[in-house]
Amino acid sequence: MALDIRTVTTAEFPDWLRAKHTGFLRPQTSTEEEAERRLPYTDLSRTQGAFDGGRCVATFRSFAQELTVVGGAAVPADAVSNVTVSPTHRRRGLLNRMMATDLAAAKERGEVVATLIAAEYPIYGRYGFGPATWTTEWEIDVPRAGLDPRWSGPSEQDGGRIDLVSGADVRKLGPVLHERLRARQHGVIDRDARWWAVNTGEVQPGPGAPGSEAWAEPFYAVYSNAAGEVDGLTVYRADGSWGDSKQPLNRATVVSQIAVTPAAERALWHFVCSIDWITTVRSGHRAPDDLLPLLLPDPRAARIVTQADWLWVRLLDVVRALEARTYAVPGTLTLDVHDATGLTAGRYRLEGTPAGASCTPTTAGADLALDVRELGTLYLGDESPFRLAALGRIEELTPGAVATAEGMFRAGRRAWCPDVF
Ligand SMILES: CC(=O)SCCNC(=O)CCNC(=O)[C@H](O)C(C)(C)COP(=O)(O)OP(=O)(O)OC[C@H]1O[C@@H](n2cnc3c(N)ncnc32)[C@H](O)[C@@H]1OP(=O)(O)O
Repeated sequence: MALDIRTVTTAEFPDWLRAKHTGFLRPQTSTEEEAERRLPYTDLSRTQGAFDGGRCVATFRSFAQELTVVGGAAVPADAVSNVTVSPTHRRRGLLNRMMATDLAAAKERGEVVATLIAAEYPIYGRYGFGPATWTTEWEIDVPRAGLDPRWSGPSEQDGGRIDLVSGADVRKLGPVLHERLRARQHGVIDRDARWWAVNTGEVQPGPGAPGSEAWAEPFYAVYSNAAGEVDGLTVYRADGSWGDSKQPLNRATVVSQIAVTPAAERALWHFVCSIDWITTVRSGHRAPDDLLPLLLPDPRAARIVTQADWLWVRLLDVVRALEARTYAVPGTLTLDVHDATGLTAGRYRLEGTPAGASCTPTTAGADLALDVRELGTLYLGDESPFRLAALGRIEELTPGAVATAEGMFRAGRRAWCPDVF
């Protein structure tokens, strides 16, 4: 019997949730209550299910997102999530079909890129997505780090201070701080009020959902600068490990940390690494060029425990995408973009400058040929055109064009997406 793929109705939503839990290897229970709780923030017109004899066997959902690009502008993105196919129906092309439907609809809506966080690396390149940001997690051996154990606040010279605050405080000050981060850090995605409610324990995600374990209130610490403005927020939890000889061996795990100035970044890391009893700090998922290791007198006390691709980007509108970002140095390039789906295939002339860019379709000869997947990888400045050319993934048609792309596309600080979705 042919498998029917369609957008899901309210009545089918509990079965869709059950199928999603199945695909993610969670207990395959879902309740009317869970469905009711999720419906207000689920756009059913963007929620696909595959049905076999009335039973949901595959899930796919997308939602509207904003992605900050190099230079600080945000582009409308089609955020893809909750992709599952039940083990009974895998490798029959269900993901192919759901992805094609979603990307075509996103392009029709005028979304500039599609984004996702890939469960496994090999899945999404075939659909034109490329890894565009990377993430690094460090573990700090605090006694070895060499920080002065006598103080944990910002220096007198800095003039700022650190205060512990409540979840309710974070729901007020967090969104303002995050908007400031969004305007300056490429790779950041928007957060809605629900994000802050869930991540401060005001709303429980419910059984079966990520983070559905019993809520444990974390510690929230904010850094305010000398003028009293909040420039940073760190959220951390600590465990209760003690050694046999009555020594504290506690580990602090940073759940999330955002800072909009280097002073805030410095002060918050120093604070977390100077809390009495804490001998190990897990940094959480940071940008690969986070200042953390170099803020320690002995950077070798920071051991990398995770280094992986994070946000994947798929361009849907090359002109608007390339015009939305800025370029490190002025340059002109004609790109021959290959796209098996036809969504973006074509030749584009890009004139980029540090202040902005123009991009127009052209029939002129190209300087570089590349797949849209590679353009997604280059888009946020977090990959080197030299490396992609060396790998044979960019073809240089005009001598020197790879060097021009290297100069234009790279950004000072690395891209960072602090969130998962
Ligand atoms: C953004 C997110 O939500 S990430 C979460 C992704 N979900 C998961 O990882 C949950 C567990 N896995 C699954 O549910 C499924 O295996 C899926 C969704 C990854 C793939 O669904 P399927 O319907 O089996 O994929 P489909 O049959 O359309 O395969 C399309 C192509 O991708 C390939 N492919 C699919 N999954 C994988 C994989 N995990 N690794 C490598 N290749 C894969 C298939 O081999 C096929 O290749 P081909 O066209 O060259 O033959």
